[in-house]
Amino acid sequence: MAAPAQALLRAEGLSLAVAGRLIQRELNFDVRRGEILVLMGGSGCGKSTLMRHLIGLQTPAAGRVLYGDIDLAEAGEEQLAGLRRQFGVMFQAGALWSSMTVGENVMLPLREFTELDDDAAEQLARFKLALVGLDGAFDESPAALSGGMKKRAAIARAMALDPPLLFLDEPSAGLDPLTSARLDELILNLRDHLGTSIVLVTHELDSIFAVADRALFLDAKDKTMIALDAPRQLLETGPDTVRAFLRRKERP
Ligand SMILES: Nc1ncnc2c1ncn2[C@@H]1O[C@H](COP(=O)(O)OP(=O)(O)OP(=O)(O)O)[C@@H](O)[C@H]1O
Repeated sequence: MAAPAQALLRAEGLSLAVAGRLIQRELNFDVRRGEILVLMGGSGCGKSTLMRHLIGLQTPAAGRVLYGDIDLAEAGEEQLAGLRRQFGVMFQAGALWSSMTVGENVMLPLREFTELDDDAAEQLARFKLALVGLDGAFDESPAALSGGMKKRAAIARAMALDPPLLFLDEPSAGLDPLTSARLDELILNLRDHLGTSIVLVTHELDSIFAVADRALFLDAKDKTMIALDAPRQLLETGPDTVRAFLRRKERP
């Protein structure tokens, strides 16, 4: 079945295996246009692995990932290249290339995927850096940036091609609460002002409640998703495991 019109992508009966070991099975969900979907669950439950499947870096053990009516695992090279322009990705390490300036890092996808000349690519990269609050950082070395600034620059790079869909794997990891809250604001801004749909892997309860329209809970014991709903709804009516996870500390 093709993904419904409002869905950007759909996971159908998706099973994930790593090194021959089944991590998750029978995942069924969609990512809707303009939503922020959080992937949550305990350490090692398979959040990053799921993200890698959603962007086609790993092939499902069973089931499929559909973008519209294109099955990621069956897409030809040309279709894949077209799809890859539709999403931006920030991996857990969020690594910028240290041998390049921040600006050159953001220009990388523009050089790889567009025909823009250097001047136009630079202008666009400066614009993206301004968008994440890093107006002055174009000529800096990544080493000169704070942890929060590095994450912002990595998001600017992921946004370089104006993707309608953005995947962010633990952008707040290692950041202090204030910096993490600023990153949440940025994520909400991208959605509210650019209409970007965002799939966000995070452990941070504050972030989950601040940004998620819906949160999908992967259970390590059951090896499948056990809840998908708005976080406040899950707090009220979710399964015990999910409520306990969300109640790790008092909510405002
Ligand atoms: N390259 C690998 N080789 C073997 N096992 C792996 C590999 N990568 C991940 N795993 C295992 O797969 C499972 C899922 O890992 P994954 O990183 O997706 O979980 P996660 O929910 O993102 O964890 P965390 O919250 O700690 O980042 C874990 O048990 C992990 O040990």
